[in-house]
Amino acid sequence: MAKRIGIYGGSFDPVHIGHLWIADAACESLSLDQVLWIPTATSPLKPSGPTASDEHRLQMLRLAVSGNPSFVVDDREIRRGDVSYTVDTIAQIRSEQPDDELVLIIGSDSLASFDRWHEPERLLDLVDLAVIQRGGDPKIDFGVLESLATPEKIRRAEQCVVPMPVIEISSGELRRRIGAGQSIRYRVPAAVAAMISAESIYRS
Ligand SMILES: Nc1ncnc2c1ncn2[C@@H]1O[C@H](COP(=O)(O)OP(=O)(O)OP(=O)(O)O)[C@@H](O)[C@H]1O
Ligand SMILES: O=C(O)c1ccc[n+]([C@@H]2O[C@H](COP(=O)([O-])O)[C@@H](O)[C@H]2O)c1
Repeated sequence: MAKRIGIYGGSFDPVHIGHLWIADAACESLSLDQVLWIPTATSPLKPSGPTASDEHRLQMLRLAVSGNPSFVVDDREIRRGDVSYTVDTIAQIRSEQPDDELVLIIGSDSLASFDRWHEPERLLDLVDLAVIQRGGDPKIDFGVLESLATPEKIRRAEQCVVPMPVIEISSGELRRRIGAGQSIRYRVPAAVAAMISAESIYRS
């Protein structure tokens, strides 16, 4: 039977509870059967690349999602290496799972830069968008899609907004805290915090 699959990409450097909350909220509000978590090799708009190694980011992600059968880690971008263009990833998944519905989960900040993504028109032909609306942020502006997608596609995206509270947490802030010797307890799953400490990730 056809499944409804959410696709959630990011550097996850490291994965934090904001990411987990977003994926859980998307699962619930979009009635997803599964969320595929896809860590980037190098995110196209963050060319300096991640801080932790690919292997560490993958392991942290696997620890974070373990125990949730709806969350699946997909390491294809890391295996592919180089710059991780979402259109390449989605085209691959689409050809492997032609009958499934694919929904790409992105933050409203990512939507704002969507016209700078690689082949955005082709990407929007292959996938529906679900945008995270953070409480307190201005209403999402879908205007950036007007020259890239059909009115029907934009209408579908407008119907797939995932409302979220503001979660003042980012991977960058966590890296800074670790570097400064501060605690990251309660901001990442306990198993992830234990791994960061045991392997001295983000210390130098
Ligand atoms: N606290 C948050 N609230 C809403 N969206 C978030 C939050 N943290 C991350 N995201 C979204 O999750 C996706 C993946 O994020 P990413 O792994 O790049 O993490 P990040 O915490 O934003 O990283 P960094 O601080 O290193 O830039 C992006 O679309 C980003 O907008
Ligand atoms: O394909 C692109 O051109 C593109 C441009 C910017 C971001 N993305 C994807 O969006 C996700 C979040 O990106 P970022 O920059 O917030 O880590 C991640 O999966 C990136 O590969 C993709």
